Amino acid sequence: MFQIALDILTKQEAKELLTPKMLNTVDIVEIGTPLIIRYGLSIVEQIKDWIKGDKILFADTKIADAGHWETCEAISSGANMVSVLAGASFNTLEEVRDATQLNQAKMVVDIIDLSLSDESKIKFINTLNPDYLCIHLATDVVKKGGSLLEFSRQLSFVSSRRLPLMVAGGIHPQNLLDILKNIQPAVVVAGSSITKASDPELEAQNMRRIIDETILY
Ligand SMILES: O=C([C@H](O)CO)[C@H](O)[C@H](O)COP(=O)(O)O
Repeated sequence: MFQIALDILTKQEAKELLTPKMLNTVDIVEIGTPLIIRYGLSIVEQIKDWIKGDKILFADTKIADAGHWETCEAISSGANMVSVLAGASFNTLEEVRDATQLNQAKMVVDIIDLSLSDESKIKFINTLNPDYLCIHLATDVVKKGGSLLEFSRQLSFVSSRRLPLMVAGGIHPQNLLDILKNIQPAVVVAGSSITKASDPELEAQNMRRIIDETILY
């Protein structure tokens, strides 16, 4: 699947990006953490209202604590999918799992730059059986020239993975094929490569074509 991430934008810019063509090109609309920080969870409700379709809405909440409460808040704002940090406590991860299951929503565990060298943590995450494990290179690392592919090579669990993977962080048409071939993700996330492109619809369509032609998932 293909996901657009709406991050460091204004409400108006986010709205302008969500054209019918864009919505036909992507499977999931991510309301990024920066947008939630800027406008609160009410932005999820607004986007749900604008797009008026059955798109999956992913609130990138990056929950670190208060798992049940924060998950329920995001879901009641209209999100079908929420994220929790892999670095959160076992109890928090479990609360997010229970709250998403209870509400038929999806759970993403975001490892954001955590090596997960802690075997007991990765084993525990596997037992929770989240919908996706997100291999995520932080924006601040991407800015300094970091590579998602190199990062993923340091993660021993990628080859022995048991969970569907989501990939995020600096993905653009030029590195997409390598990422697809080497990681074989279930979900590809693209934020700034689309939102900052001179023609966002065309950029998204290019990436969609590469994904569809590769069909690894
Ligand atoms: O989740 C994200 C990041 O933590 C900022 O909130 C981004 O959506 C994700 O990293 C994708 O961003 P791009 O590198 O701009 O594609």
